[in-house]
Amino acid sequence: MSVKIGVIADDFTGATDIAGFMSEQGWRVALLPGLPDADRPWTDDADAVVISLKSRSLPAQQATEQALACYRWLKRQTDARQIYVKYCSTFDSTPRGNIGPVCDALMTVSGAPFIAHCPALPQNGRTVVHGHLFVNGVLLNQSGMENHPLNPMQDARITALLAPQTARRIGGIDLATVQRGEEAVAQALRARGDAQHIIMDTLTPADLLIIAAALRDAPLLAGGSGLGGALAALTPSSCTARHAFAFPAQKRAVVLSGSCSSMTNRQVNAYKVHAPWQALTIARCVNDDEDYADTLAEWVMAQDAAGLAPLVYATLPPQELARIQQQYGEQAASEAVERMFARLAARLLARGVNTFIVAGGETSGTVVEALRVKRLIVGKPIVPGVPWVRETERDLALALKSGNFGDEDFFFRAQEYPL
Ligand SMILES: Nc1ncnc2c1ncn2[C@@H]1O[C@H](COP(=O)(O)OP(=O)(O)OP(=O)(O)O)[C@@H](O)[C@H]1O
Ligand SMILES: O=C(O)[C@@H](O)C(=O)CO
Repeated sequence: MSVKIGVIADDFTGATDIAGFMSEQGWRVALLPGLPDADRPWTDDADAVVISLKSRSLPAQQATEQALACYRWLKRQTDARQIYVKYCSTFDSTPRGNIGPVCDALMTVSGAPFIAHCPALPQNGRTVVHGHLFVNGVLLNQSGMENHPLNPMQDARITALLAPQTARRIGGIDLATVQRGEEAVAQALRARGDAQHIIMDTLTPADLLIIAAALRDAPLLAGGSGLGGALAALTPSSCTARHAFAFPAQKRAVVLSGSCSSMTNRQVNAYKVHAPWQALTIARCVNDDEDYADTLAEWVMAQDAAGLAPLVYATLPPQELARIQQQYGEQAASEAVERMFARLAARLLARGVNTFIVAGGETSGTVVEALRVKRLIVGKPIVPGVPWVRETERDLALALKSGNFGDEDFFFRAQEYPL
């Protein structure tokens, strides 16, 4: 049975995000952290296979090589009908960006005549109108994303963000056309001329369903998780078995927050009022202090296992983050923080922590790699775009939260453990 969609996600929270939306539509989704071995055979039944990379901030050539390797694996091992490039609903990419090069390379290898881009996720306030990306009604570059530690977003026009990343022509389908329905979108796609990157305006979940219907046979797609969920809503699952999701019987949980988004700052502040917490000392991270991870792990394990999970965070508001970045350099600081989270996660796993609630895509990637997570299955969502996931081989549950997802009470909500 061939897989309907093979997803190549540029970060781990993005992967669980799209897997969650598809799974909510009844699809059986397999989530693979990292590029599978070239000859690893695919023997399972799934409607979608989602591969999570950690490629969002990589130079274009490296990101493209990884995406092509995923493409080849997906085509060879799963015969996926459609390939979906999952990037962020806020179109996060570095100034030299890799979204354009990745999509161009996949168009070349697949022979797809165009790639439709649908970053919108109206369920989480991300919409696209006249090619401008909004977050909760505010232009992207005024939404707080202009302060992102790795990829500050200085423009809200998707064409302007994509143009420096591709030599191919960029076109768009406006909202009025989308809202006229599937046939109008299909007609606009046929009339696209020589444009090969097509930006889809999208305001509501109903628009996503129209776009999905018009693109149901497109071999190559790109965007956020919204379109993935809409594609799943159009076609019932063809898998007979369901994944059985369960939490560890004896939960030992920790919250690790490495996102500096405005929402994560609010979530950390709200959680600190009631839960035990430790803020990372960045100097100790930058100095690569080996003992520090042990100290932090001991502190986590000393907290009451029956209470709210202890929080370790690097999350900072924009001005403080800017000061740290000036002091140590952007890349050095973020690498040092990620390295510390990786060490801490590995030590906590060794000491019996089995439930990890993590904020931030890069941070989640680091943690998942450090835990050497193999294959994941998808459970219920905590909030839209953040499902629980479980490693099939070990008693390990993970909630990987995208920077700006969830409300202020997210870390509390996560610990209600929906069944
Ligand atoms: N105090 C800090 N000083 C310097 N860098 C930091 C600090 N705190 C976090 N970082 C770095 O900022 C980056 C945050 O990226 P991450 O992807 O984890 O969060 P995010 O971008 O908000 O989430 P998402 O990608 O899911 O939207 C990480 O590389 C992290 O290590
Ligand atoms: O699309 C989103 O907003 C998220 O899945 C994400 O990619 C955050 O890193």
